[in-house]
Amino acid sequence: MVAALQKKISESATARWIVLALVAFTMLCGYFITDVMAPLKPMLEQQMGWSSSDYGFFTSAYGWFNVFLLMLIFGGMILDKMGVRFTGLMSTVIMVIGVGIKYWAIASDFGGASVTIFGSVISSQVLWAAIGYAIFGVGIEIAGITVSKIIVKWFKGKELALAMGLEMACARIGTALALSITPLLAEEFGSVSMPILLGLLLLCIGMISFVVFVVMDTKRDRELKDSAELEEPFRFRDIFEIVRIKGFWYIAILCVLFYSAVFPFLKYAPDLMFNKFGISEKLSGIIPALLPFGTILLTPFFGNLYDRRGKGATIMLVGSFMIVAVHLLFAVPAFTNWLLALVLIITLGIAFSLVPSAMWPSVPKIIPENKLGTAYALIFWIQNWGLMGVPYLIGKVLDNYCVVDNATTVAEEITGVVAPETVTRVAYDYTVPMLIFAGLGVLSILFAFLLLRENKKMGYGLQQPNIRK
Ligand SMILES: NCCCC[C@H](NC(=O)[C@@H](N)CCCCN)C(=O)O
Repeated sequence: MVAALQKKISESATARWIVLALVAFTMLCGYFITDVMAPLKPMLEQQMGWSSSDYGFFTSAYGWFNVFLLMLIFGGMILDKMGVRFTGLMSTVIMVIGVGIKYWAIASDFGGASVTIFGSVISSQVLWAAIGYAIFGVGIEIAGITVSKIIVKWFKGKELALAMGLEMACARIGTALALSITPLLAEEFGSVSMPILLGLLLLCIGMISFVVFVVMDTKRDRELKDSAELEEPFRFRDIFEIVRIKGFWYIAILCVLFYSAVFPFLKYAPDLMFNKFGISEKLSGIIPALLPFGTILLTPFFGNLYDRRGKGATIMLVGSFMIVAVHLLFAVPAFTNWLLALVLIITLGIAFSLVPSAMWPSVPKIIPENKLGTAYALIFWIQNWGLMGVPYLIGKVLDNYCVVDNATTVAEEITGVVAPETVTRVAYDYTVPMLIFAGLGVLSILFAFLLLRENKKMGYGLQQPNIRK
């Protein structure tokens, strides 16, 4: 291994897989923090006096600065101007600062202090935790586009989709770990803030991992100094050139539609399991949690398939069809067997491996490399609107159109047994929300078709393998 590294880092396969491991580990740490609070909702309510609205306010903070302050767009421009090393280090520092503020807010006693924002009273603790999370959101999203560009830089013409699939698989391990071990840690240490501190430590290790990458990447660039492989510098007018490309819009819109039918769905999936399939509240997260676990193996698998066989646009189309079928079956009121829910979540996991494994490695086939950072940033920015807006819309629809008169009625109808918690909470009919998710899927099919057609017209090579022989 050392001999391979000493030879020529730009030509060494070992070196590029080490680079992938280093940056994928940084992303694993970031995704762990992203989801670390999700399983702590009941503890935040019981121990810190948070309400569901407080939790919703905090969760939505992830996208605030990215969407409204255009931080993602600026991040993309910085990435193309300053390069992957500077931007990656900057984004990890931003993440550490954000998590530090969040940890401080959760671990501190604010003595019940509150502030009034736009007429709503918000506890100071919730506000500071949300500000920390919003700063972290800027860091992790900019890190996401940076890592995508790093993978393109090191793997172009080689195992690009497999590398991206493996990176996403590592990120999903972070999500899966957060969902599974966080409640255990919090209970073991008797503290809600403890898992966040662990995440902060993990992130510091992730930062060191990125520093090692910086050393390797500097060496590679020195080797390629006089070669044509070095990137052209970014110019501001590149942004206008990107938004003039039809293929860019098709893939960006497909991205926001498809991801809005998955991530926001997952936020409501445990509640769906409870209300429609009669699974108790305590166990309602188990079936949805299978989704990130499933994608850990399948995303690199489909990535590898795309690298060797091509058919990227077809893969995205198939994934979009599958998501429509899953959401439509979830919407049928008569289908209430938990085994069907299990099969549908597994199918959704396959769809959620298919589309990302082909989507992200397809972007460099449409956009030139020196504009990639900005292009990924624009796609993430458009996607963040959906990730913020769709959960809000579904919440409103549930409250206004889907409340079932009596909580016990639904549970009794489905299971014949009334679980103790059904008596104390509102029950929902999920038919309309599931039709909304299916509608997003139908629009995804449309844009996947448009992308396929545009690919034929423009010859992007989305149906060609990524590995050049
Ligand atoms: N190299 C691929 C990068 C994209 C991975 C993609 N991430 C996103 O789309 C993020 N903007 C949002 C992540 C939200 C996490 N809860 C992914 O599939 O994770």
